[in-house]
Amino acid sequence: METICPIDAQFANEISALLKPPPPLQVQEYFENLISTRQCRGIKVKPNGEFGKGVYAALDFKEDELVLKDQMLVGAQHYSNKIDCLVCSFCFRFIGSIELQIGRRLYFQGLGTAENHGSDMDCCDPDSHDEEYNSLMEKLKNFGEGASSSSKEIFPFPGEVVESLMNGEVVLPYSKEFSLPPAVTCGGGCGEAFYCSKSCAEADWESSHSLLCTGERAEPLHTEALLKFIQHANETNDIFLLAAKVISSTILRYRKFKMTHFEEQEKFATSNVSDCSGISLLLEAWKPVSMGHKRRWWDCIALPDDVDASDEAAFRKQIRELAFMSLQLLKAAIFDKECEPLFSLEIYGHIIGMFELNNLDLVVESPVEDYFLYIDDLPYCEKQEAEKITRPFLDALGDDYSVCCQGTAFFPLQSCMNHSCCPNARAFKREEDRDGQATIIALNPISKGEEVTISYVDEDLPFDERQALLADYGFKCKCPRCLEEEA
Ligand SMILES: C[S@@+](CC[C@H](N)C(=O)[O-])C[C@H]1O[C@@H](n2cnc3c(N)ncnc32)[C@H](O)[C@@H]1O
Repeated sequence: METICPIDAQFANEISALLKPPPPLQVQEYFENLISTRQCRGIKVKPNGEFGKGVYAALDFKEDELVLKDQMLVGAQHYSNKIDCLVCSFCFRFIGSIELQIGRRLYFQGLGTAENHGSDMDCCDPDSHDEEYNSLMEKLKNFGEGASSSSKEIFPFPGEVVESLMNGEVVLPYSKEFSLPPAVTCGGGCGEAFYCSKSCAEADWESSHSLLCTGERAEPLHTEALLKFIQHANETNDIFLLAAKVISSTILRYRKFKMTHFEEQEKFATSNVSDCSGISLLLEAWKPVSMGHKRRWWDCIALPDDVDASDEAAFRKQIRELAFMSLQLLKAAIFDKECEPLFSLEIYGHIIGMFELNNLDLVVESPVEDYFLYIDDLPYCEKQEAEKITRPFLDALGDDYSVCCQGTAFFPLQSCMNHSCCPNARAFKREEDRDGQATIIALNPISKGEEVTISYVDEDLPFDERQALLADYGFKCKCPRCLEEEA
């Protein structure tokens, strides 16, 4: 028997109002406003004529020219990637220092646990600090000299070396060339979220983290429930964490609108300011999410290869049950009576489906990779000297030295771009794009009025393979190349 979500039935009208596609004029106005706040004056969002809306060039673009830099609505680093990279939880810039990034990585690799003398150090005594520092550097050099340059062996570093990297006592050669913003901890005290600045910490707190923080500023009951929700998401699908961010940010926007509304009412001593019913405020708060293309998760998710077609119904039911389980855990943690429709399975399923259909990767290149490439490019003598220190770290990191920040995000403008197997633009991070914003570059000249398209998959693949991959996005491609190849 199928699980029934009571909120679905109780708030059927409100839910259908939230899921109704917004009228074209509202869509146009919303995106015009958004474009005016972005580095992308040369584009327009308008109906594509065939499949919903699309992005169009409002002026000519040259090859390689920047078409769009898009700020995410919500995003999250993959759980498994958190041990690889320490990034700002709001803008996804790398933070701390090169030493901290390397030290953390080695620590998590378990190399730092073999021998932990860190507590023996007297960090307050400058002389003892100098001595410790010199002896650490000596040890590092010995490591370096002991290792053949072709060796890919993983070195078990003493805990003190890893700890000294993380606490800033060891400074690696030339790392100053790659300085990173110091890590700012979350004011809520969760120890989970870190930021590149106070302003990012505040923006995240205001946008969703104040409801999702597990620190001491959260209520004990709420913290326990939240930890259960997070654990379930980490064990099953971290897309649930993004859905939680969407719901939290909608609730917080709703509360803000309500406050502003009451302030206006008081100021003008009238009740005739604007429509203030709960649903109209909720619709306003939901507006950024209402613009995203979405379907129910369990309806649009592609059938995995290892599931037989005869088991499709059971598979989709299982996915629905999983979402329901996650929703109950989230509800126990952050429920808000005034925003109850947001806790319906119908809305939860559509939010997750929005990520599934728009599946936008969040990627930020690693400065650690740049750092080792820089060392490798040094003139011979400087390189030899630097590598005495850096080589053991590089060998210990192995191929992981270049792991970038990876996650999923929803970019409101990029997600309006339709797919083409012969695209005229592509997502491409330039040297200066070192945060979580999406960057779209023209692949070839794009004329004013032309639709800007990107490829969601590797367009060099043969027709059948492209279609199979695009099935994950829930559609059959109707781009000119596919129509021609299919004929
Ligand atoms: C990321 S959205 C793109 C924006 C979308 N058209 C809208 O109205 O918001 C992806 C969806 O657009 C449609 N779409 C995009 N490119 C397409 C293509 N080449 N052929 C058919 N449908 C496409 C599909 O419905 C797909 O699930």
